Amino acid sequence: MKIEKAYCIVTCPGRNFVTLKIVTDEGVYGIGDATLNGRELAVSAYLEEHVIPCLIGRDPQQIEDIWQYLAKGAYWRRGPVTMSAIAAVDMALWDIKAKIAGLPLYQLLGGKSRSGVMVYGHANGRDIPETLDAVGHYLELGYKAVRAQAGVPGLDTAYGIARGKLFYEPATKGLPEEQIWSTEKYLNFAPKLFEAVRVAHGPDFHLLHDVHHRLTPIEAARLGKSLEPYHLFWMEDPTPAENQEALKLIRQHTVTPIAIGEIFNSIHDCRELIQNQLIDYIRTTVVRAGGITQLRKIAALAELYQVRTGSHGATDLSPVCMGSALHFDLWVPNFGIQEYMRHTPETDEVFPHAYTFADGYLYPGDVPGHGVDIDEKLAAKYPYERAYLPVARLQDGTMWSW
Ligand SMILES: O=C(O)[C@@H](O)[C@@H](O)[C@H](O)[C@H](O)CO
Ligand SMILES: [Mg+2]
Repeated sequence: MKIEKAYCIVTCPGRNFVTLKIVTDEGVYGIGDATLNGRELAVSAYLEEHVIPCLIGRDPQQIEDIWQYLAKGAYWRRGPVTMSAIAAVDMALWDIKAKIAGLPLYQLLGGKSRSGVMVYGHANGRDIPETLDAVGHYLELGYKAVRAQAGVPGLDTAYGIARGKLFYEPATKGLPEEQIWSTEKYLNFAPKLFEAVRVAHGPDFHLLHDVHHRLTPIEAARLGKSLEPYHLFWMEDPTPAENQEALKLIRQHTVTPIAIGEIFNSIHDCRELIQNQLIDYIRTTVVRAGGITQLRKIAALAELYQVRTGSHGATDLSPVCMGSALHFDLWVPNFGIQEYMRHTPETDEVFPHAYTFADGYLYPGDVPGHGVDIDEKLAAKYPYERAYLPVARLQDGTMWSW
């Protein structure tokens, strides 16, 4: 069997997605997600210009060798563009291998370790009452875990606040939106939010929160400590994770569990945090971290240190990534939780998929492969539209981490 052709499909059914399709000489094909939010065309160009020509004629079943070839062969290692491109190839090849075997992908990985994949939804509101309603809505839908984010009094915008009820989308068309941030206002407000959530909805569900890289180490320590009474499942990205030493300081002060890694793209980014037990959950996901092939090495490393997985699953990770992640989640022994931000109906139509939601769990389905396809004719009706994530500044104009 040989790879006969491969190409990228760029589509914007409400937001941009880049999908790689690999077709074999025997007619079996696989697809992979290559979406990098706000930098989409860099990955499609990397694939079209530099990767696809090297794939033609190769045996699609040699997944590990192709991974090593692309990761080591470029000489220029790592980075979000490179690793998203490699991930797309890897996802498509696992899809092909599972289709040839006639098995759902999780069976090739080692079979089921659980009956379903626990997911968390995003409850957002402009203020505390709206956020409480949103948490209640998710609990009514059967969710066992909910992430809560609310607008901070005195700030016009805050990370994680939805424009629609179930479909939070941070990227906007045109140039990047500029948002204003105040750590002082946020730190005073956050404990009030979580107290209100626990008073209104009780202790019997997992509660999560994303700090989105906004704090300094000592501020993060203060936040973690102040949230301890509300028993968070995790506090995510408390500080920018380039400075991994910072986590030691945070750990000295708080037992609020920590999740990091949605922007990591290699096992080397995760290694120190895992080996030093500075995090509790590793957030790497299939498209960002080089595909299933590298993600399972990251998970195996994490397993040694009782660090569990909590894969990123925002709307910029396409249904193709979500489908692949769910097979991984169903198998991986040290599974923690899976983020699940629902895609819009337009996106779901472009990407028909076998996964289903019921009572707080996602199920990848049992069709051969990862169970997600792309309707190319429909995709062609939604041409690419430039869009960016916002940027953040402090009130005096200083650039900050968004
Ligand atoms: O935890 C999350 O879901 C977020 O951090 C994401 O919404 C993130 O901002 C986007 O995926 C960026 O593309
Ligand atoms: Mg996040």
